Amino acid sequence: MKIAVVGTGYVGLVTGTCFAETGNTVSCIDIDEKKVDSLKNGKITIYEPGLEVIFERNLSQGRLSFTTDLKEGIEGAKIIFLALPTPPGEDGSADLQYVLKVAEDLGPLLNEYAVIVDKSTVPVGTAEKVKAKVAEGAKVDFDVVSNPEFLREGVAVDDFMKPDRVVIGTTSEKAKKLMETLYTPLVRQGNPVIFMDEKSAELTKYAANSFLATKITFMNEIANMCELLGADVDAVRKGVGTDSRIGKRFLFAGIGYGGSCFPKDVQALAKSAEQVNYDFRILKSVMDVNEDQKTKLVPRIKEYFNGDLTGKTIAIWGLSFKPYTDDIREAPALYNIEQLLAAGAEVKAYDPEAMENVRNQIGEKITFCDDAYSAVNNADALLVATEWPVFRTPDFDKLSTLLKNKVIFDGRNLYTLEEMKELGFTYISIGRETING
Ligand SMILES: NC(=O)C1=CN([C@@H]2O[C@H](COP(=O)(O)OP(=O)(O)OC[C@H]3O[C@@H](n4cnc5c(N)ncnc54)[C@H](O)[C@@H]3O)[C@@H](O)[C@H]2O)C=CC1
Ligand SMILES: O=C(O)[C@H]1O[C@H](OP(=O)(O)OP(=O)(O)OC[C@H]2O[C@@H](n3ccc(=O)[nH]c3=O)[C@H](O)[C@@H]2O)[C@H](O)[C@@H](O)[C@@H]1O
Repeated sequence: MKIAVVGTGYVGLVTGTCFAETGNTVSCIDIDEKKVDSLKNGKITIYEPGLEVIFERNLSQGRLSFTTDLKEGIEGAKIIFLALPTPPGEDGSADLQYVLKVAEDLGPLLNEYAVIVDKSTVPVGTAEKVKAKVAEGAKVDFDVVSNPEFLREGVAVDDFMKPDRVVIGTTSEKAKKLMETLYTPLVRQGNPVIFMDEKSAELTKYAANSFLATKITFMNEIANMCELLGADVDAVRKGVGTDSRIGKRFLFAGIGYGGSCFPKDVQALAKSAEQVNYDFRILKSVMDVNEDQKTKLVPRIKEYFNGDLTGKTIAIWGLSFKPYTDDIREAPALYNIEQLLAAGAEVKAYDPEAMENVRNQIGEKITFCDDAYSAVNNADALLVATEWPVFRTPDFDKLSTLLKNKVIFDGRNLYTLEEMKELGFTYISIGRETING
């Protein structure tokens, strides 16, 4: 089947590439000429494990193409995905300008029936708005479907190709059939395609992200209690996570959730609630707690240095909001950097993939190092902000020699308390006993 994907950012590129991999002819459209040029020339624009190989295969075999021309891109497409940004507007609600602009442009360009799919995360009622916009210029029949995306960065290909479920919001039988055909190769494992109405599908996406953010935040609060009560959050996590009603995943305490989605989606759902005069109290607490959690180690660092960080050098391991991505949107590391610099410290950082993005955002305010050990060389302390595998089993002898003080502030609980005690480090982590080396 011929499909089109409008917006070739993270979700658009994964969607287009994966649907090409399942035998469809996919045309991806983006207004960013530089991006389109790069993709046309076989140069992938995001770091996502496993994506490059299928991107190259489908590009070279002619199933995947890129253009800046919407008319050319949607020509003959039975399904048109909108994978456009929905960033927070000034008041925190999702900004629909990109989605509605493309909807408006699409109307007059349709010359046969097509299904237009909201793949972006959009508030309840957006399918209706998109339908109205397309209808302004359309001369042919069309349907608008909500099909939210649940992929995680870093494991996006697997999440897309073997989804736990596919949610499709539509009341049109014709659209349902086409969507079912498209997704059949991806749900062979018996995972369900769940059909529902458009509004419920739209809300499902916000409910899923907000629930996961709440789950993490709940554990972060338990971690804070553990510190006050002398309990160990890792033990508590195992204890509660083995209850199948709770589940083991997304229970890891740390320095808060970040990324391009949880922060913005929790905020957007809270805003949607406000708009219908509903006081969604849990979400307000989740946002509040996460705000504090992101930088909760900075006061501990200050305390260690008797309240004065002037002239101290802090090494940071990990800049991306989580491992296996170069995405730094709302990354806790950046908030820590900001506070450390404000307190007069210098920062030396290393990240396997995200340094270029950080450099583009904050310039040379910090020192970027070639590897993990150069970052700690002559630093006064180490702060671990992202759990990249390369940080999991460092050479602790080397660390002891390179660091001026044997002290680690660990925002991701990478090391065991036993090894830290044995090695004589001062070790401050999340929701666990402080080890005084
Ligand atoms: N990044 C992620 O992991 C996930 C994101 N989502 C949702 O998917 C949507 C897209 O997110 P990302 O892919 O991360 O965004 P992104 O910002 O990486 O990509 C959006 C792309 O749309 C393009 N664009 C903007 N206006 C356009 C227009 N008029 N015509 C054609 N292209 C245009 C931009 O140039 C950009 O390449 C958002 O609603 C997001 O919440 C959902 C699940 C996962
Ligand atoms: O809508 C989206 O964009 C996506 O948002 C998240 O995916 P993603 O942002 O890629 O990353 P996650 O793996 O969910 O991690 C988000 C944040 O939570 C943190 N986290 C995650 C899990 C955990 O146990 N503890 C924890 O602090 C991570 O470090 C990270 O900062 C969701 O998991 C996806 O299902 C969804 O499609």
